[in-house]
Amino acid sequence: MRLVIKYGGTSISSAKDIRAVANHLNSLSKKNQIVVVCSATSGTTDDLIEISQSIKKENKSKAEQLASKITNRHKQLAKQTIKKADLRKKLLKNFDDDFAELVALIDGMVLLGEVTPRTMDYLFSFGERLSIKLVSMAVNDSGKKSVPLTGKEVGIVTDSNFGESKPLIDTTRLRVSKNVENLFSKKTVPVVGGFVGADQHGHVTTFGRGGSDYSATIIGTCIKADEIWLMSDVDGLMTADPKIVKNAKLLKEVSYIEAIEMALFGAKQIHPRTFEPLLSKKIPMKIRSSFNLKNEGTLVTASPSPSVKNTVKCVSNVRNNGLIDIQGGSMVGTPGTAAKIFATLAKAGINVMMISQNPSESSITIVVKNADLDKAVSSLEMELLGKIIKKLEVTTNVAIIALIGSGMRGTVGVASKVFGAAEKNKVNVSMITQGSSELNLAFVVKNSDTNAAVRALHNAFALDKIN
Ligand SMILES: Nc1ncnc2c1ncn2[C@@H]1O[C@H](COP(=O)(O)OP(=O)(O)O)[C@@H](O)[C@H]1O
Ligand SMILES: N[C@@H](CC(=O)OP(=O)(O)O)C(=O)O
Repeated sequence: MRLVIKYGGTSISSAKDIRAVANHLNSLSKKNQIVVVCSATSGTTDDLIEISQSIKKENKSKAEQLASKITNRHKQLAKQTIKKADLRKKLLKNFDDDFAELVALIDGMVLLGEVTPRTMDYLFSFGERLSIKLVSMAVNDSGKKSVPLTGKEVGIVTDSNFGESKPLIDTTRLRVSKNVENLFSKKTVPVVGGFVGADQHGHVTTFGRGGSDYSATIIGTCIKADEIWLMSDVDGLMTADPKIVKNAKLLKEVSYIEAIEMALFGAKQIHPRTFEPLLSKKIPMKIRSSFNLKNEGTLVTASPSPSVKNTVKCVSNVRNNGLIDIQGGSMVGTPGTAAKIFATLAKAGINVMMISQNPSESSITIVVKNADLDKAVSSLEMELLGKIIKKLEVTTNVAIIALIGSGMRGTVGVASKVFGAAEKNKVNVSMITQGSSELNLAFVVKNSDTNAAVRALHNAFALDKIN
């Protein structure tokens, strides 16, 4: 079988786990052709993001402190993971070159005061640059030939939309398939850095947070994989985040469309574009735990078997958003108002996560990420306040709670059950929307009510008894 296996940061963050991953890959590669995709080790991308924030605040010593933290963590992991002395020495030498470059990059960014999306992508790519060397060397250490390749080296070519790039799929397919076939012919396992590619000028780009999942499906379609596995620290997609709901159950099968909704609404932090490449190619995906290989995990396919037909399959949540209530008398019955609001937000590069319009048309409410809130409010204020908008009311720190499941389509009483459960648990619901596909029903609560809301709905829809 031809497999793409992606390891999230949670699967490769201790020497014991990396060695287990390497041994598993070694034994799987005896009967299969495998491309491995790795994320950065847990916390590394967060640290790199903090470095960029420290540089923005001109706090060079904090940035350098964080770079040392990353350096020490990886050196420690290398020393504990790689048993053969010559391989360990080679890896540590290789790391030293990367660390020297990281420090030089920080210096350069500080000197120029340049924290642009392009320099940030280059900075963030260090996490995967380090993790692939570690994992690939561990595979070598286990006795199997392997090479580390960055997204750029394997041939992922993207547009130049730094921070949220998209692949140029035909060029990517040509380059990735050529590089991978060449390694397959040499019985060598490629360990590819996820999350990262390069534009046509060779500048490093990223797909946005969680982007390694997307890298795995892009590569999977390029090499015509039979299956793609996403490995993390949970058994698969569950009926809710198991960190919130202790009796959350594993979903054995979901459709691509349901998985997309789950990704959009925060379940398992999957990159929302992950399933796009699979929709036409219909490659099955398994979402599995690298710590529990006996469990087959969740199978994601175009059409799961009809026996799995619960009304609701998952309650997911996305915290840390802002709600903007856009009010204005002249909005009533004025065609084009919504278009002007959304054009203004689009021009500012804001991704709107939820929209609802009051039936009296006197207000439109939107939800955006907390990080986008300032930009969203200031652009609306500058362009439209006093014209079509009379007043903006902003609520920070809200969470979106979403019920997901294709069985909700045409089912009566879902919304009343949601409100009943929320009321019983004293959770105040401030906005509710349902996608026209009826695949999801989403509402907004205070951040602090997230866990209570998720548990109440999991209970109300008896998701612990899902089959
Ligand atoms: N519905 C869900 N099913 C499974 N895991 C979920 C769900 N919602 C949230 N999670 C969380 O997602 C985490 C794994 O995602 P992520 O941090 O992206 O892993 P990785 O870094 O391994 O890719 C789990 O530890 C789990 O707490
Ligand atoms: N390292 C990147 C890409 C990624 O996908 O990570 P993970 O698979 O660990 O969520 C990030 O943290 O966003």
